[in-house]
Parts: sequence; structure tokens; C-alpha cells
Amino acid sequence: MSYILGVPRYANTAPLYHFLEEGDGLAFRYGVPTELNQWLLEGSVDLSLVSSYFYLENANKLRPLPDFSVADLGPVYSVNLFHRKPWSDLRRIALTTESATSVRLLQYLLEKGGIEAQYTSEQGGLELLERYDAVLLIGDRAISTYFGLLSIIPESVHQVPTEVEGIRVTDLSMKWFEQTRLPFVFGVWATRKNAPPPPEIIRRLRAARSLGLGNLAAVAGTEAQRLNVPERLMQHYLWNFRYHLEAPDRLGLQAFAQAVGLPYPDDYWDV
Ligand SMILES: C=C(O[C@@H]1C=C(C(=O)O)C=C[C@H]1O)C(=O)O
Repeated sequence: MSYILGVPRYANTAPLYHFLEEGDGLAFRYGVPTELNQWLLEGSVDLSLVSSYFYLENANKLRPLPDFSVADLGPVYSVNLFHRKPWSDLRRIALTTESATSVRLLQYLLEKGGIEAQYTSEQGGLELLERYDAVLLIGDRAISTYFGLLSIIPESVHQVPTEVEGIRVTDLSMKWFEQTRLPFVFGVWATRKNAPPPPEIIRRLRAARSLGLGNLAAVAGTEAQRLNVPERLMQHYLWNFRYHLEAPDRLGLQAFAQAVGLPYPDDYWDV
């Protein structure tokens, strides 16, 4: 019987699993974050990336690893609200079905700005702007859509446009940073509370992460090809993430819990 790891098939987690080998008691199950969240809770995966919001909601049943995250400080580039109207005029919003965290983050940011919007879960891309004021995309789809709008890849991050041909791109993580000056944690890796993670598996995960981050060009090359975007863009996208749930990230997670009215358990596996 293999230990089953829930893995999102997103470029942003590739540095963690690119060098992780299946076999020898370990198997992968791929899904989008909303699927992984449910699979972990119901027991069809043993250890998984979960949306940070889902973890906070289910903290009585789940416990995270102490040092694994998908987080960033400032822009993330792949949790994007695409819209034509200004932020304050947004009323009807189409939401990705893949995410728990960013949906809640968006609602929080709009409510905080006194904006009352209607939210509908939809699968799709920019064509949804024909029927909605805004569309929220995450992960690979958000990166591909953003790249699709750019005619050139800027030399400097300060030249990345936030509006192209009338379509505005609001990076939710950047908005969070402007308000809090803290990192934002999109995902953590967790098990069910009654099923501690085997130390040997964690050792393999940490070794794979070291290799992935140490050989980021190789990871970025594979992911750039898969998504058909330039390697330079993929490299910058990946090195911008924070994968170790360090003290500032935990503060960010705590602030997010507070923002959405959930307790912050501060309870991690000692592994
Ligand atoms: C930053 C991202 O992180 C992902 C977003 C998640 C969410 O919003 O629920 C969960 C896990 C992360 O891998 C992204 O996909 O763009």
C-alpha cells in the first residue's frame, strides 16, 4: 500500500515535486486545489496541498506540515481578477471553481472596500467578461491568460502591465500586501490530524524541494514548455514563491484567519 500524495498539476508547485519520485511506497494523485481539499478530508489522499482557507475552516480535522507552503510577498502573478470596469464598480463576478483561498480573499478585499458583489462559480476564461464584470482565475490558467494579453515580456518586473487593451489585471496577493505588508499563504501541506506524516516521506519531500529550488531552470524549462510560455517568464514566476512557511508567512496566515473571522490554530506537525 502506497502513501498517497495529493498534488496540484500547477507550475507553482512543480519545484516541490519535479524531482520527487513515485514508487518506493509513494504515489501521486493529481487534482485542482478544491478537489485535493475534499480528497484529503474524505481520506482518498494521505498528505496533500490544501487551500489555506480550507485548512483554516477544517483545522479541527487537519494539521499542516511545519515548513511547506505556496506563499509569496507582494505579487503572485497567478491569482488574478481580470476586469474592464474599475475595481469599485465591480458587481457581478465569475469565480474559478479551482480555488478555495482566492475566492475568499477576493470577497474579503471587496467587502473591506465597501463593495457588494454577486459571485457565480464558472468554468472558463476571458470570454466570461461578456457576461460578468470580472473573472477570477488562478494557477496555470491565470498565468496563460495573463501571458496571452502581453505582446512582449518586459525586461523589468516594474514594466509588467496591469492593464492591457482595456483589460485590467488585479493581482490579489499584491492587494493583500498593500493592506497588510505581509506575505499571503495560498496553500499549506496537511494530513488528517489522526494520521501523522511518516518522517521518511517528509525527508523525501524536503530533498525534492532542495533539488527543485536548486535546479529551478530545469523545473522552469519543463513547465514553460508545458504551458507554452517563455522560460524567462516561468523562472521569474517560480522564484517569486515562498515554499517554506517561514515566520513571516505564518504571520500572514494568522492575519488572513483574523480577516475572515476564523481561529488561527498555530498547530503544526513536529516533524
Ligand atoms: C498561487 C496559487 O496557489 C494555489 C492556490 C490555491 C487556492 O487559491 O486555493 C491553493 C493552492 C495553491 O497552489 C495559484 O494557483 O495561482
